[in-house]
Amino acid sequence: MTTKIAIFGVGLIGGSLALCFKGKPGLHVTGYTHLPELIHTFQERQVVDYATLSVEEAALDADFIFLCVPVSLLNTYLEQLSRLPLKKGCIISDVGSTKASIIACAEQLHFQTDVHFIGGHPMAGSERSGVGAASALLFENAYYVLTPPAGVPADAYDSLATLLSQHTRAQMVRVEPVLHDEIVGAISHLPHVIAVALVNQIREYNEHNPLYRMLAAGGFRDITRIASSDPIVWRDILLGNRHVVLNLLEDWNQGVQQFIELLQTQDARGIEQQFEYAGAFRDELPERRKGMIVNLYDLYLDVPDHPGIIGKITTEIGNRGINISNVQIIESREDVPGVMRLSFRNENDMEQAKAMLLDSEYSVFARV
Ligand SMILES: NC(=O)c1ccc[n+]([C@@H]2O[C@H](COP(=O)([O-])OP(=O)(O)OC[C@H]3O[C@@H](n4cnc5c(N)ncnc54)[C@H](O)[C@@H]3O)[C@@H](O)[C@H]2O)c1
Ligand SMILES: O=C(O)C(=O)C[C@]1(C(=O)O)C=C[C@@H](O)C=C1
Repeated sequence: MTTKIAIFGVGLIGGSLALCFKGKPGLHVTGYTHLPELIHTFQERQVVDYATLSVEEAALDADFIFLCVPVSLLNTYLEQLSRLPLKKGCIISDVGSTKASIIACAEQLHFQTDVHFIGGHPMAGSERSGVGAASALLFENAYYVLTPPAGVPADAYDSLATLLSQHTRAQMVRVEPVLHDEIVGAISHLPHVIAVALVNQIREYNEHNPLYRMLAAGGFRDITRIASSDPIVWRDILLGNRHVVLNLLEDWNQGVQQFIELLQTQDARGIEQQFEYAGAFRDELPERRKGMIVNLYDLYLDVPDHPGIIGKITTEIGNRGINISNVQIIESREDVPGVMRLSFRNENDMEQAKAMLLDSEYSVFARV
């Protein structure tokens, strides 16, 4: 029997979900888009099995429907779906970065008997957007929040959680919607506001002197990557969670004020302490690819800046039958050697790769 999955909004997150499901035995993925020009792109990228401009065609036959559109559109699509004669047992979910509003909406709606909505939010993403940025690996080892409204039966929750954990390889975690918005406001929405405000501050200085942009190095890049995120997606998230974000910005102002006072009073020990507290907390953060599910074993190596070097190293390791689970370049500056992180699923693979690389005179160190 085929499980039919419909994805509404095949962009970064919808496209990544589609790629997690597509091609798996017993699964069929339909993509809905409101833009005729995207049908061709989906086919070209082979991201879905079938693409349609019709809500009904995508939804009526689906066992699972994922709403992956900007958050201001979620309620409208959910209302539209609640009026359709969906298949018995159909589970609707979403991927929106805010949860309180969509859950409140779902609790007001009357779905057909045995059709359920369960909120969802994968805690993984990117500053890039659109189907071109989608990846089947995006959610691997990330947390995936599920927020079921009151009254959702356990078997509906379980079947969504099983489908998602099996195919995305993310770890499901159940969180109350209001608490979700408070926490995600702090660890995701506030940082996006700060990154954008910081970049805009420097952008204005740069208008008077282009040396600002020229000299901006690793520190500025590290803290501002997310300032390049999609304006429409983030407009919606911030407006949707504005009460939470406004409170957080007040706390942020207090933190800024504290630094102003430390500098005004030349409180050297106070400044040191701020870095000590922050460093201790940050160093305890779980590394994204070293989540709770599988332990990853990482090798770090300095890579010289010449074309094809990444392909050369990974091919050499692959030719020895050693599996690499992730590759990341930790960029420092554009014109100097970077650091390459190679992740392995077990110690044996890591040790074999390390021995091989040391033989090839690369500078390598390991972290487990
Ligand atoms: N970007 C992230 O890092 C991230 C992470 C987790 C969750 N999310 C959430 O995922 C959702 C999608 O974000 P994204 O980053 O994939 O954005 P995206 O811009 O890459 O994708 C959005 C998709 O929605 C479609 N869309 C826009 N208007 C539409 C309409 N009127 N009808 C139908 N489709 C429409 C677009 O064509 C696009 O395919 C948002 O709700 C966002 O809050 C984003
Ligand atoms: O890594 C990024 O670029 C992200 O912005 C991902 C991120 C986050 O802030 O952590 C962004 C929005 C989400 O809803 C979940 C994850």
